[in-house]
Parts: sequence; structure tokens; C-alpha cells
Amino acid sequence: MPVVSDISSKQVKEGPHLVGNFTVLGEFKLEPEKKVKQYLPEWLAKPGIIKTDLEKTPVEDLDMLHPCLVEKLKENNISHFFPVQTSILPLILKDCGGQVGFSRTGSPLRDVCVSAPTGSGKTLAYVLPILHILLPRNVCRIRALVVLPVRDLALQVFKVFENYCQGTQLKVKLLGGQQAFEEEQQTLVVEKMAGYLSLVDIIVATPGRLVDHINKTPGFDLSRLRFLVIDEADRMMDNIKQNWLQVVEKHVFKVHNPDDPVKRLDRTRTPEGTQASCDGKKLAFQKLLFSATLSQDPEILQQLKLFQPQLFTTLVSSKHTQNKETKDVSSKKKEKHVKDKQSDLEEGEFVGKYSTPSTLKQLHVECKAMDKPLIVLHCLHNLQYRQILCFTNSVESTHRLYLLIKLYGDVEVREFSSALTVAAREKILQEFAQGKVDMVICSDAMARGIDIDNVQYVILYDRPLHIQNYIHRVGRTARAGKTGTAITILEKREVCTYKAMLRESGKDKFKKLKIKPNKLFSLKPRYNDSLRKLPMILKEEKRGKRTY
Ligand SMILES: Nc1ncnc2c1ncn2[C@@H]1O[C@H](COP(=O)(O)OP(=O)(O)OP(=O)(O)O)[C@@H](O)[C@H]1O
Repeated sequence: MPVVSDISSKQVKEGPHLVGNFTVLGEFKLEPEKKVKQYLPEWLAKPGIIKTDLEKTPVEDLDMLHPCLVEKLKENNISHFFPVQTSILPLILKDCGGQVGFSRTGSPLRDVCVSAPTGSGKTLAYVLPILHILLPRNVCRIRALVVLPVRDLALQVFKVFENYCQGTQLKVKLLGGQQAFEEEQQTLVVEKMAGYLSLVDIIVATPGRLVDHINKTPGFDLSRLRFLVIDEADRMMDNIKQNWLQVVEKHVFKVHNPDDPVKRLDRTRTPEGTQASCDGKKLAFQKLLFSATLSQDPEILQQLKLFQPQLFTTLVSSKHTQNKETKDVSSKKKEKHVKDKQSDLEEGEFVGKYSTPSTLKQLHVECKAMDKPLIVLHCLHNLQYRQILCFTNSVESTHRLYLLIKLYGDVEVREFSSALTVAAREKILQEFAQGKVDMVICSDAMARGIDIDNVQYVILYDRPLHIQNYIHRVGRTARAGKTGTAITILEKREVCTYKAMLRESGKDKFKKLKIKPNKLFSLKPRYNDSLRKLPMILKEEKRGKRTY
């Protein structure tokens, strides 16, 4: 009779094994869980790198660019291109064949995706090549369409186009709902004996208004569209569910099923009697996508139906942060260094997903929830910070904080919300840029893309829930190579999540804004007074008796 040993007193053997005549199932050592690597398509996994460490290029050096645009740049005090412009401008220009509607070779053009930090100059990276290519056009037709998620952003981009179109024959139009729909229709198309004529070359629009015009404006023709720019592309992908892109493509390709790849490439209806119709050239069409937080989800990107896309991005992963690492590398070695870094990248790693400007200082401060307003007051009254944008997570939180700061007094503070008219919002931004307003408090209405001069500080009063929100909020400062500081106010329990979130943007060192307790203490009497008054004001506002 075999003796079954006392297994509890011995070492546990791994896997099934024999003990005498018995098979003991044994135990299994738990292996550490292996991280599943995401498989990324080649174009996402191996992007083109925007080299941020290279010498700046003077605007005259890009001899491909039309002299009138170079002049305009100089008028606007732009003497050198930013890296994203140095990389993207020649890329788009090299494919233009001199004829407005066609590529150089006549074959379809690859779509371009750009992921670069906030304030790095992405707008001019598409405005300039589009204008350059459209400048020699003979007939006015809609040839460029720029789609943005919200009206304020559309207005901002429209102003840039308008500025650079001045003195040229090109006409740009904003479809943002400032005008009545019928009025807008009249400024887009005119009916003549020979048919409809477009009155605009370039349209800047939000998706809703654009689809309305496509569906309801007779003669609104996208069949000659050369460029479709999707700015804030990751945000726009959320809107894709509204089908705006499907509607646009249906009109660009004039096919019933824009998903049919053969039909899409068959955009061959060249105008009769032109040089191109003899060459058999195809009408060119190119999508240009821009964002500071471009999605890396291939499934989401799939919805954009990109044609042989190419991605360009700045290098930000902590392991590959070139800014730091290339500091001491001589300029000759720099290019090689960037190439090496690119080939070093782990397979499937997407490098350009989330990046913050290198001129941005990022701090956080820990406090109790009830002390959060005191931290803001400390920044304003003790540290004398000015030109502050302060972000909260809700309209209620914005309003409450606004009232508290206002009741405390001695600073000019404004509340910015989507409930305000476009004109009122513009006025606040103007006053802020002129230094007449010390602090603007807002929820995410202002987080994306808005380019305000002179934002020195961004305070994140509530912790943003996603890294994308963080990147866009802090990106309102440290723009165009200027310095800026972002301060995130955190409760103790939020610190870990905050650090984990920032690691996604390649950050592994965290700095605290240190505040001596007595500094907050000195603010308390007046603050408590404001707190006491607050419920009454909120009550009166509710009854409609008072607006503060
Ligand atoms: N080459 C340049 N030289 C100086 N200033 C520039 C240059 N290019 C752009 N700018 C300025 O930099 C600021 C930021 O540019 P822009 O708004 O295009 O940034 P962005 O990359 O689109 O940012 P975001 O991702 O936040 O939308 C603008 O005020 C713009 O006028």
C-alpha cells in the first residue's frame, strides 16, 4: 500500500505528478499577467517624426510657397516656421501639380494625419498650403472644406484664412450660424442662366450647419473639393456617428455608396476640354487631419476612410523624449539620433498620442476639497498671478467658484460658458487678451483649440477625467513657444490617478506647488465671509431676482 505523504508539510509541486500510484493534480504557479500588445497598422506604428530640435526655418527659405503668402507671414510678424509647419507644408505642396484640381502625377493623393502639441502652429500648417494651391484657380468653386467641432473654433480658423486671403481672389466663408440660414445660402451660391455658380472657394464650418447646406442649399456643390480638413480630429470622430462625413463624401464622390472603394477612386470626371481631360488625370482629393490628441484606435480611424494615410507626430514617449536627450548631441548627429530613436520604438507603440509643449511647467497642489477655492485665491492674492484660465468640470462648479472669487473682491474675474452669446464670449476673450480681466473661469467650452494671447497660468480646479481633457486644458498656455504654467488642484485621493494619467503623456517627474499653511490661513476670514453670502445670492439668482 503506497503511503500518501503529508503534502501540506512539503513543498507544493507544480502541475500533475505521481505520488506512488496516485496522480496528484498539483498546483500551478501564477505567471505574472502578460500585457497584450496592441497591433497597430504600419502607418500608426511607424509615423513620420516632426523634428522639434532642428534649427528654425526662415519663411523665405521655403521657396515653394507663393511670395504673397510669404509677405503676409512677415506682415503678421512670422519670420520662421514652427517644426510642424516645416514638416507638413512641403509635404502637401510637393504633390501639387500647378493645376488647382489635380495632383502632380495625376494619381490619388495620400491622406495626412498630424498629431502635434497644443499651440505648435497646426492651423497655419494647413492654411498656407491650401491657399498656395488654390491661388491660381480660374473658376470659383468650393475646393477646401475645413470642419471643426464648435463655432468658436470655426470662427478662429476662419479669421486666419480671411487674414491670409486678403488681397487675393480667394473667397472664404464661415458657416457657423451667425447669419440666418437663408442669408447664408445667398452668400454661398448664385443661380445664373448657365446654372449655379459658387461664390466661395473655402468653407470653414461645424458639421451640423454644413450638412444643412449640403441638403438644403441648391447648387451647393462639393464635386470639385480638393481638401477636406478635419481639425481637432479626435473630437470630430465622436461626431462621425452623426454621419456628417458620409454626407460629405457622398457629395464629393457623387456616389450612392461612399464606402465602395472602387467608386471612390473613380473620381475621374475631369472637366471637358481642359489639359487634364486630355492627360486622363484624376481630380485630386485629400483629407488632412490635425489634433493634439489624435486617437490611435485603428477602428475609430477606420471610420474616416483614409486613403493610404501617413501620420506625422512629435516624439514624446518618456523613454524617447528627444528634447531632453538631444540637448548635448551636436547638430550633425541630431538627425541620425531622431532616426535611431524612431527605429528604437517598440513595435506597436504609438509615440505621438499625447504631448505637451516643452515650454509648459506642470505643477500640482494637494488640499482638502473644501480648501480648493482658497488655493485659487492664494494664486490671485498671495502669488499675484494674473492672466489665468481656470477650468472646472461643470457649469455649476464654474458659477460657484466665479461667485466666490467675485465676492472676495479685488480682481477682475469672468465666467465663460456656452450659455453666453458668441459676441459676449468674444468680448471676454478680448478683454482677457488686453489684460483687463485677471481670470476667466470656464468648463470645457474653452478647452480645445482656442488660441488666446497671453495666458500665463492655467488652473485645473477640478481634476480632468481623461488625459485628452488635461492636454487640451493645459494647452491654452505655453503656446507658440512661449512659457506657461499649469497647476492642477487635487484632493489627496486623486493624486495617484493624476500621476497615472500624466504618465500617458510621457511624464514621469511630478512637481508640487508648495504652499505654507499660514498663507491660506490669512485668506480665511474674508473667504468665510464670501462663503456666508453665497447661498443667498444663489437663492436670489434662482428666483430670477438677481444676476451677479
Ligand atoms: N511660425 C510661427 N511663428 C510665430 N507664431 C506662430 C507661428 N505659427 C503659428 N503661430 C502662432 O501660434 C499660435 C498657436 O497656433 P495654432 O492655434 O495654430 O496652434 P495649434 O497647434 O492649432 O494648437 P491647438 O492644438 O491648441 O489647436 C497662434 O497664435 C499662431 O498665430
